[in-house]
Amino acid sequence: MSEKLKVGIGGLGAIGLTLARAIADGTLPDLTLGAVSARDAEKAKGNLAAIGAEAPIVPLESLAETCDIVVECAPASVFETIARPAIETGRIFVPVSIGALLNHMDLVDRAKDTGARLVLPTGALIGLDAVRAAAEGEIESVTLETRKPPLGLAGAPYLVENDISVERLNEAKKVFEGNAREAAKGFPANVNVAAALSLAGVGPERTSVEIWADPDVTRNTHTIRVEADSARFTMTIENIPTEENPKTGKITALSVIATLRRLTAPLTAGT
Ligand SMILES: NC(=O)C1=CN([C@@H]2O[C@H](COP(=O)(O)OP(=O)(O)OC[C@H]3O[C@@H](n4cnc5c(N)ncnc54)[C@H](OP(=O)(O)O)[C@@H]3O)[C@@H](O)[C@H]2O)C=CC1
Ligand SMILES: O=C([O-])CC(=O)C(=O)O
Repeated sequence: MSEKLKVGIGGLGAIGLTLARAIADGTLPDLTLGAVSARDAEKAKGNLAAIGAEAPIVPLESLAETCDIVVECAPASVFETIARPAIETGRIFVPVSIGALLNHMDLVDRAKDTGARLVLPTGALIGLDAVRAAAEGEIESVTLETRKPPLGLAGAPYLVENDISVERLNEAKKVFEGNAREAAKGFPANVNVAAALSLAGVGPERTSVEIWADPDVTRNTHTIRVEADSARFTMTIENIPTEENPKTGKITALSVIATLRRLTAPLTAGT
């Protein structure tokens, strides 16, 4: 049997801790936990013990030293600290703060030289297999409509800068319309899905995004609409929030687990 690949997890919150549990309990039998990072090392120690996992707790920038796969599950503000060493060391890098990746696309060029690979999970979104397939032909338009409970959007830089209130809404309010690059900048903790969609399809400038603060939804709801020369499709996902971080849908960690499984699986389904 070949040796298990070591996974380093940067950020042990809603996504990272679920992934650590899946590795520790044998859900991903070809992988082992190599190292983890968190802001609060004592809390991380307790969390690892609670899920029966053992791994050194190291600074974010050290994950790539010992791990074959580095998974970024931390706030966008520390994205580069995790990403750059992983790319420079030629690792497989799996980011979830994909909005932040849009500001560091030079990493993709570096990966060509170092042999690193950036593998982006579908995360909280849907249908990136179909978008990738359509992008092999001609795509005319890609649109993402995101609806979130108003409190999930409160404090986003775009709302603060433009003095847009999402308090006490009685009906849905469109708070943003623009492209994926502008959306990722204005809503760094909210629309990683827009960035992922753009990288699977026609890029951040050509991907249109609408964000709605909607008091009638309890789930983060994303609809993608694609017009291409091969197909027209519309898909919607309604995400159940995690208990740990209501901004993050439960399916996100499962998407990361599925992404890691396919790295070593003898059979994979989907594009
Ligand atoms: N691609 C997608 O579809 C989605 C992406 N996301 C993105 O994924 C990322 C993680 O989300 P989520 O798991 O919900 O976040 P959480 O807030 O639940 O967890 C973040 C983790 O990062 C750790 N952390 C924070 N700062 C540092 C630091 N300076 N050094 C080391 N660790 C640090 C925290 O440590 P501590 O516990 O000690 O505070 C915590 O463990 C976010 O950027 C989010 O926007 C979320 C949903 C969907
Ligand atoms: O896009 C994001 O960053 C998070 C999100 O909307 C979700 O989990 O549904």
